[in-house]
Amino acid sequence: MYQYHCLNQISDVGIQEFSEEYVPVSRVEDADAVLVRSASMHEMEFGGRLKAIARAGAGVNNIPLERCAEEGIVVFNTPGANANGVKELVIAGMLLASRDIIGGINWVQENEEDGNIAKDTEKAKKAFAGCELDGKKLGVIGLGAIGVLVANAAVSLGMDVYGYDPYVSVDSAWNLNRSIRHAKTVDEIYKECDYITIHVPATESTKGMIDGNAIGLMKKGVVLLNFARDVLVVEEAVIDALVAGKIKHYVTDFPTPVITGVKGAIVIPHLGASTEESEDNCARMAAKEIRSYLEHGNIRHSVNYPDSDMGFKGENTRILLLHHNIPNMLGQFTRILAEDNINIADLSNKSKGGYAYTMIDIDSEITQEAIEELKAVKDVLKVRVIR
Ligand SMILES: NC(=O)C1=CN([C@@H]2O[C@H](COP(=O)(O)OP(=O)(O)OC[C@H]3O[C@@H](n4cnc5c(N)ncnc54)[C@H](O)[C@@H]3O)[C@@H](O)[C@H]2O)C=CC1
Ligand SMILES: O=C(O)C(=O)COP(=O)(O)O
Repeated sequence: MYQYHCLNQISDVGIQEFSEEYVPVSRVEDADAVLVRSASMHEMEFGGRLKAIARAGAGVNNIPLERCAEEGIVVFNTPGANANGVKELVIAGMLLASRDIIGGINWVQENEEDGNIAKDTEKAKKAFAGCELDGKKLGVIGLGAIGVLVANAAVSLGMDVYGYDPYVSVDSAWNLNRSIRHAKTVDEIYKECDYITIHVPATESTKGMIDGNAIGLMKKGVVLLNFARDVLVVEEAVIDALVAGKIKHYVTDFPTPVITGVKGAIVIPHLGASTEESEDNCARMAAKEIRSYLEHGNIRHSVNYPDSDMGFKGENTRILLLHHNIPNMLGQFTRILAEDNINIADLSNKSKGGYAYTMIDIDSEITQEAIEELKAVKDVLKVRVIR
C-alpha cells in the first residue's frame, strides 16, 4: 500500500491515475508522496516516510528543494502541462492593457439603470478606447514552455516578437516561429518593445530582475506583464513608473498588498493555470510521476535529482540509492553486494549537480544486514528496496 497526501485541491483526473494500492492520508508525516500546487512547504517538517513530492504545475519556489534532496525526497514538477492555460491568459492580459475593457464594462454596470444607455454609450465610449496589438513589438523574456507559446501566438496576432533566453533548450528553439527575433541581451528587449512579458522561474538569480534600472531602459508607455512570479519584479519601482507614466499598465497574476489597488496595475488572482484542461494535465502527469517512482524507482521530470529510467521492475529486486555526487560511491555499493554474494543484473548511476541516484537490479534477495550497510555508507541519503 502507498499513502499520499494532497496539500492543495488536485484534479480528480490525477487521483484516478492511482490504483487501489494508493490511499489518501490526512497528515504529511504519514505520506509516501505529496501532491502540491502553490502551498508553501518551506516551514514544513517531513516524516522519514516521505519519498516524493509532485508539484502539479511548473514553479517550484514553494518547495525547499535542497532540504528535500538532503532528506532523499525526490521533487517532481509537470513541465508544460499548464503552459497553454497561461498563454491564453497572457494574451487576455495584453488585450486588457490595450483598451480599457475593464473600465468600459464597469461603466456599463454603473449605468445599468440608464434607459438611454444605448445612446449614452456612443458618447462615453471614447474614454475606453485604445490601440491594437497588430504591428506592436512584444518582448518575451524566458523561452520555455510558456514563453514559446506566447511568442508564437503573438506572431499570429501580427506582433513583431523579440525573444530572450540565454539558456534556451533545443526543443524550445525548434518550436519557435522563425520570424521571432533573437535578442542577444535582455536590454535589447527593454529598449525596443512596447509590451514585455516575463516567463522565467523565480530563483536567487532572477528575483528582482525587473528593477528601477531595467524599467529605466524601457520605452515610455510600455506594458509590462508578469505571469511568472511577483518576486521577479521590484513592485515599488513599478509603482513609481506607473505614477510617472513610464509604464502604462502592469499586468500581474500575483496580488500582493503592495500592488493591489494601484492605478494602472491590472491584478489577476493567480488564474494562469486555473483551467480545467491545465488542472487535469498537471494532476495526471504528477500522479504518473509518483507511481513510476514509487513502484519502479524511475525518475522523470525531477527538479532536484537526475532523471533515471530502468523500465518496469520485473521479477528482480530493485535497490534504489539516493546519495551525494562524490567519487567511490558505486565502488562501496558493489563491494557490499559482492560480500553478500549478490549478483547485479543491471545498474544505472546518474547525477545532477551535487546529488546522484543509483538503481541496481539484483537477481536474488538482499539481506537486511546488507541494506543496513548500504544505509550506513557516508553520503548515502536514502535507500529503498522494491521487491
Ligand atoms: N501564472 C501561473 O499560473 C503560472 C506561472 N508559472 C510561472 O512561469 C514560470 C515559467 O514556466 P514555464 O515556461 O513552464 O517554465 P520553463 O522551465 O519551461 O521555462 C523557463 C525558461 O526560462 C529561461 N530562463 C531562466 N532564467 C532566465 C533568465 N535569467 N533570462 C531569460 N530566460 C531565463 C529558461 O532557460 C527556460 O527556457 C514558472 O517557473 C512559474 O514561476 C508557470 C505556470 C503557471
Ligand atoms: O504552475 C505554476 O507555476 C503556477 O503558478 C500555477 O499555480 P497553481 O497550480 O494554479 O497554484
